[in-house]
Amino acid sequence: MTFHKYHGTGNDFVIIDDRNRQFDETNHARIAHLCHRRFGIGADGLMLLRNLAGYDFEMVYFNADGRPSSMCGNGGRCLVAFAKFLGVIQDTAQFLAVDGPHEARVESDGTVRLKMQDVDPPQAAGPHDTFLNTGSPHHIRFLPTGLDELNVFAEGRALRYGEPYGAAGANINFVELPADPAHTWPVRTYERGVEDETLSCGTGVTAVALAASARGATSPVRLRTPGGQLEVAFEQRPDGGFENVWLSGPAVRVFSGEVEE
Ligand SMILES: N[C@@H](CCC[C@H](N)C(=O)O)C(=O)O
Repeated sequence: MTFHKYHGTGNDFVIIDDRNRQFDETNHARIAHLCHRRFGIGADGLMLLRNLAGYDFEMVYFNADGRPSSMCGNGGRCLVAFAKFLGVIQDTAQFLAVDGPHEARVESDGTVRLKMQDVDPPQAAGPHDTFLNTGSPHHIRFLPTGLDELNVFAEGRALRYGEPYGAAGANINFVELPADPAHTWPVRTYERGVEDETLSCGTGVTAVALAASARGATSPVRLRTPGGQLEVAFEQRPDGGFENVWLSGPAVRVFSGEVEE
């Protein structure tokens, strides 16, 4: 089976061209094996690109644990770059993901801009904490300082399994408040389904940018993850929710190869 390896600011994915629908999406153990960093190809998630009437393609996403999950922003951007690599699209795309239809654009410098679903108003989740669903559930903790030294694995894991999230869990984002809200916002994320810190999370930085608007950030918000820079543009609705939300950044093809069927 031919596979393709992509990353979006270090959030990495195995991608399969499944237009002929031969991939067994019910074999979660195999998907986890393909994502395993020692026994497999290694990735934070696996995606299938499938044909779908009325759209350029369908995005089918699995976390590294092999299970299907909610929306992946960096994954969506990488799948758009892959669709262009295949010749399925030129510079624009309309595709369906688990959270609904998305549009996207590939800029001349390779930046992929992905339109996200409208987002409900943020919910307070603690004195310095906010919750938003940007296609995936995200808990956000704002820190005055100390992001570089933080044990994101331990702190993220405790919050991910704690109340109110329970077994379903949430992704946990830690953000250091910049000296000026117009500056870049540094973010580190613990991802459920990977069960570890990843180098970047697209729906995570989207949630952070929207939550940061209550702390003075204005669109477009620049965010720095351990794997690189992303940008989020948005408009706030009168009810406190958000529309016209666009996630932008690089999406890079790393290599392609063959694995045992
Ligand atoms: N890395 C993703 C988020 C993927 C889904 C997440 N792990 C979950 O299960 O909620 C992104 O870039 O958005």
